Formats: sequence, C-alpha cells, structure tokens
Amino acid sequence: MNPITATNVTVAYHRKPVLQSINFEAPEGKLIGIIGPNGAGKSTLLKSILGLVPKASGEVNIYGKAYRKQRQKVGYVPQRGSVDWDFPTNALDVVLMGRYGQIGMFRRVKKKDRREAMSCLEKVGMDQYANRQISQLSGGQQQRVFLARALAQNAQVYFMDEPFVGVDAATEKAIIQLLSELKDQGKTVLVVHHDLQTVRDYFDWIMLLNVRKIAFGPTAETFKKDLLQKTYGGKLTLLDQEEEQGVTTLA
Ligand SMILES: Nc1ncnc2c1ncn2[C@@H]1O[C@H](COP(=O)(O)OP(=O)(O)OP(=O)(O)O)[C@@H](O)[C@H]1O
Repeated sequence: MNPITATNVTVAYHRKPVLQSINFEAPEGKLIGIIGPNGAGKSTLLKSILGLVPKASGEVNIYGKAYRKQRQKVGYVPQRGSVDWDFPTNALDVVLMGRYGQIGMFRRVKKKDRREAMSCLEKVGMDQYANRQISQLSGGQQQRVFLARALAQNAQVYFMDEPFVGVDAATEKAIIQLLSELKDQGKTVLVVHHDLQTVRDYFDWIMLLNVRKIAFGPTAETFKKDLLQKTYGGKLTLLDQEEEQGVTTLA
C-alpha cells in the first residue's frame, strides 16, 4: 500500500490558493525531494498532509487511513525557524517527546525510553549534549536534536522541512547518512529541499511544485530542464548561468 496518497488537495490562505488540486501517490521506501521556488507551497504541502493547516478541499491518506489515525506512523522535522527554541527543555527531553506516541501521554518515562532516546542522540552525534538546554545549542546541533526526535518516533513515513538549511558540511553528511539508513529500513522520507545541485545525489524521486504539481517521478526522469523551467519560470535564467559555469548540470 502507498504510504501517502493525496487527492485533489487545495489550500488557500486568506482565500488565495497556495496549493491547487495536488494529486500524488508516494512510493514506499524512497527518499523524495520536494522542489520549487520560494512561496511555491512546499511547506504548506507538508503542513496540510499533517493537518497543521486546513485544506479547502481534498484528502490525504497515510497507509490508506486519515493522518489522525496514523500519527504513530508519521515523523515530522519542522523548519528550524518555526520552533520556539527558548522553550525551557534539554536535548534529551526533546527526543523523549518523540516517544510519547509509544509511551502514552500519561505514563511514566521508563529507563528503556531514556536508553532509546540516548541512542538516537548518539546516532546524530549529540549524546554529549543530552542535558544541554536547547536554547544553548547551535543551529546545526538543534537540527540534529530534531532528527533524533524523529528517529525516536520509529515512524514509517517522515516529513522534513529543509533539514539542510544553515547546517555545516559535517551535519549535512550526517543527515544524508541518516536518510539513507531510514530508506534501507524501508521507510519513506519526504524532504523539502532548495539546493538544486544536490538533488540528483540525494533523492530517488522528486516532486516539482509551484502551487500546482508540475511533475512527480523518479529523479532521472523528472529533474529535466524543461520541467524545471516550467517550475521556476523566469527564475531559471539563474540556473542557466550556473549551468554555463558548470555548477548545475541539467539533463
Ligand atoms: N500562515 C500563513 N498565512 C498566510 N499566508 C501564508 C502563510 N504561510 C504561508 N503563506 C503563503 O503561502 C505561500 C506558500 O508558502 P510556503 O511557506 O508553503 O512556501 P514554500 O514553497 O515552503 O516557500 P520557501 O521556499 O520560501 O520556504 C506563500 O505565498 C506564503 O506567503
């Protein structure tokens, strides 16, 4: 069964549609990039799937059922800028929050949960910061803690909103390693992504989005100049310049 099925999803802010009639079926066990210009609706697509913004119409199913029935199967790494980092909590507690689906809101956190959470922090190289307040971590370290929280959830489908923004090369590598481990475990990961240069290396499939779905398919067939032109419009001249400089190679 497909991990995500979106049917006719339309979202409007103040009556202005920012996503229009989006249909897609995401294949299982793939790393999927969502690509498109600023304001294309990429974050809104993730939020509408997770029920964080209301849909004007349409429906999304996770493994055939509404999201509210499948919460435990879904992990979300929000955009770093959208999180209140002054919230007084330490890194380990943030990761433990990821386990509440399994612990149950009103049951006590057991040693096993702490061990699991610590091992997730270890996987992202943050175990030595377990007791540090999250406001006292660097941007890249905060991002790693959020990834650890998603790991602790042990979900089947992950949504990540620009996880590579503002992180150093080592963190970017760590995230990519983690994504490929999730994929090896048969999990499906949707990632909002900006850097066109890395699309081909990072993703098996991509969605090109600009209010409407322009294309969705295997990267080799979809990361094409004509489709990118349709997605980015006039802004693609910038890509052409990069191509001339040998920075981006478009098929
Ligand atoms: N809470 C909101 N209220 C009103 N309009 C919003 C809100 N959030 C987003 N928008 C508008 O919806 C459109 C899509 O925004 P969204 O953040 O989904 O785009 P995006 O593709 O993720 O952009 P970026 O690449 O810049 O992060 C934009 O025009 C934005 O201004």
